[in-house]
Amino acid sequence: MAEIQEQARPVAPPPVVIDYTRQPIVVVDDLHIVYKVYGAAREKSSGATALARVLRRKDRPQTTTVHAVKGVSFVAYKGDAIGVIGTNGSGKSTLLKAIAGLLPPHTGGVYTDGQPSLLGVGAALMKDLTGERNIVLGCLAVGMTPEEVKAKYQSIVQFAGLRKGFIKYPMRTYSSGMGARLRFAIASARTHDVLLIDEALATGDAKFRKRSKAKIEQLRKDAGAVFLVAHQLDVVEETCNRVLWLDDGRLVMDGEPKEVIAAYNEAINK
Ligand SMILES: Nc1ncnc2c1ncn2[C@@H]1O[C@H](COP(=O)(O)OP(=O)(O)OP(=O)(O)O)[C@@H](O)[C@H]1O
Repeated sequence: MAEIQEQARPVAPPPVVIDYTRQPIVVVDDLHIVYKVYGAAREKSSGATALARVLRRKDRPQTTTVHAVKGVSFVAYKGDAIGVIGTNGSGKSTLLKAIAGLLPPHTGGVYTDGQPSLLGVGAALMKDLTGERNIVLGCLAVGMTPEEVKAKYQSIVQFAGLRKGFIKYPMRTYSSGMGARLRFAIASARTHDVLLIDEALATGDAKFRKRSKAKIEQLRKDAGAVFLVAHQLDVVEETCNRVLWLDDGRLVMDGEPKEVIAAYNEAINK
């Protein structure tokens, strides 16, 4: 296991407290995520050092570690829509990937009641296939049956609201906003136990954001919990009932959107 470079962990974090009057859906307990980066930290190159590096690498490739999430703990309950905010590199996407089960904890744990689904900016739709084909494949990929796909197809097309005719064009001809709309329309066509949305709404226009907000509200009611990573704080404030603020991998604040966003704005404008 990679060694955590971060030394300073002076006090043990408080244990997560679960409110059993509500239904916990995600429990994140003192989570640490460490990336191992191979081939980093090279010395300056000359012929001799390059040869030495090649020889040395044969049995000991140079690695370094990035401690991206540092002791984060919280509980998400059924019906929560949680915004995750923070500056670039603060660990938001890493946290979402860990909740989705795509990154193993270095230490600590993530427990989810049900299946998490991560909808990222790069969610796997096929650029050379038409919107139509991508809807079918995307729906099957998020676990819908062919019958469900048939039944939901029209509403997905309608929700995505692409310009006329575009649904029959290959996705490589779509703008990034159009692609994001289609991804969100597909992912939100079924209910999810835990839906993780990473910047997917960022490129949508105001009208689409309004529709997305209504959709997320519906998903919150039908499903478990929704997590939303976004740099647009107004989107987070409009859409979420709770906000987590991460800074340098640590959870700085967890609370009411207005309160957390105000504190975050104050910190970044200092
Ligand atoms: N695959 C990776 N390998 C190594 N380090 C990574 C990897 N992905 C992210 N990191 C590092 O982990 C830290 C947190 O990155 P992360 O992408 O989670 O931040 P973020 O808050 O989502 O950033 P942004 O707002 O820019 O999307 C950063 O220091 C980043 O460089």
